[in-house]
Amino acid sequence: MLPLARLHGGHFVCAPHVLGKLRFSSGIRIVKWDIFCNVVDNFGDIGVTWRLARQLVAEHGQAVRLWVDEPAVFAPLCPRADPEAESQYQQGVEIRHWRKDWPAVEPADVVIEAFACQLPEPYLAAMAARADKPYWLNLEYLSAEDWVAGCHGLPSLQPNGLQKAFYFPGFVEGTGGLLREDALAERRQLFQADPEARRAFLEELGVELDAAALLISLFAYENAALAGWLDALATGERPVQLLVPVGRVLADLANWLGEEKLSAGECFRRGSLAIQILPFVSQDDYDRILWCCDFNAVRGEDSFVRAQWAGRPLLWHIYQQEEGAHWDKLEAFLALYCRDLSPSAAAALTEGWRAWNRGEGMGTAWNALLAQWPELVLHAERWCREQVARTDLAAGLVQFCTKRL
Ligand SMILES: Cc1cn([C@H]2C[C@H](O)[C@@H](COP(=O)(O)OP(=O)(O)O[C@H]3O[C@@H](C)[C@H](O)[C@@H](O)[C@H]3O)O2)c(=O)[nH]c1=O
Repeated sequence: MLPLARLHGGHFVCAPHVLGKLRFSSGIRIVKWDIFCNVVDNFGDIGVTWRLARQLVAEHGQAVRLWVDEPAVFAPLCPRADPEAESQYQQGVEIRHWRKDWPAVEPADVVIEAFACQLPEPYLAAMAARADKPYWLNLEYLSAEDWVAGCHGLPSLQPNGLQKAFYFPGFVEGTGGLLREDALAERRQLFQADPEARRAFLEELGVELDAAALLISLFAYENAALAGWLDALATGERPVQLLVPVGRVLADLANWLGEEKLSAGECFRRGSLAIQILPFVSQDDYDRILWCCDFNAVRGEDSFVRAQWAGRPLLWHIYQQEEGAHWDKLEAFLALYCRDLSPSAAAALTEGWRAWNRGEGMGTAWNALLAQWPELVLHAERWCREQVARTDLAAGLVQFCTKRL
């Protein structure tokens, strides 16, 4: 892909031949964005910022630099990336290694600190010194809690005289929406309506589909509830094919299988359950895995949203916070998601998610979920449609900033 913007003497310049090819949202001018990502752990921080950055470039014609302090964590999400590079273009986004030793760069028009990461002091000073002040935002974590809409967009005056606003993703009116690429729902539906595309994609991953089996993907943290769930799957009537990308849940899976270590490509069978370990794939291929499956166990933030865009029933392993703060988040989402479900389906789903996050009782909970299956399937598509009708996060963010610049 062509670089959409190059850094030239500290300034972004967009090559005219490239600009001509871009489809701009009407009335939106090109601005320069710096997005800062401090990888706290796992893949969510860079997963969200990388997705946002490439969408700002591809769909809104913005010039984006993404500063990431651990490029090695970025590389698995974007297999073409060079984890050693100080600076590189990927899909039109300039990826910069954010080192402690900060280079003198001109701040962009819009500066996003993701998840309240601390911007470098010299960069803050340069922001304050700019004649037209940059627009500064903190992109917050996703939550369905009620207070989010009240806090979304609130400005806060900073000690250096700059204004910072808080941008909250969310599921309801008054929040900043969810990351969703243009025509994602249509692309997903076309893929799901094409059994040959599904078969061919899975075959590329080395997966041979069992047409009679329920296909499930599993992306989770360490989870004591896994063994109970696997027991239920292995002894269930319906065959199940479980795809597990390499990651933190593998140790629990190995334990249950009685294996020392697991690696991508390995396959196992226990009763009705066939298990296959998958490699960690690019974000776009991971989407396709979710689209292929009948049920997706996901975690954190970004995969949780992507499973909703798959339009299939899901199971969320929430990122655990100190003092159990994540339980409020989990319950808030469940209340919203279950609003239009029958009481019995809502109870089964709620108990399944609670059991998974509590670390016990997943076998019984799974059988209760299966009893509500047809309704849960219909609901997942309906929920997805409802969310697709809302402005996506990148578009909302561009509108939010252009009003102020
Ligand atoms: C399994 C898989 C995932 N992915 C991507 C999808 C997502 O962008 C990313 C995973 O990110 P998440 O789903 O958010 O889960 P996560 O657990 O990796 O990330 C986070 O959760 C946040 C809530 C925390 O605050 C973060 O600090 C972080 O822990 O990895 C691939 O690209 N390929 C794969 O094969």
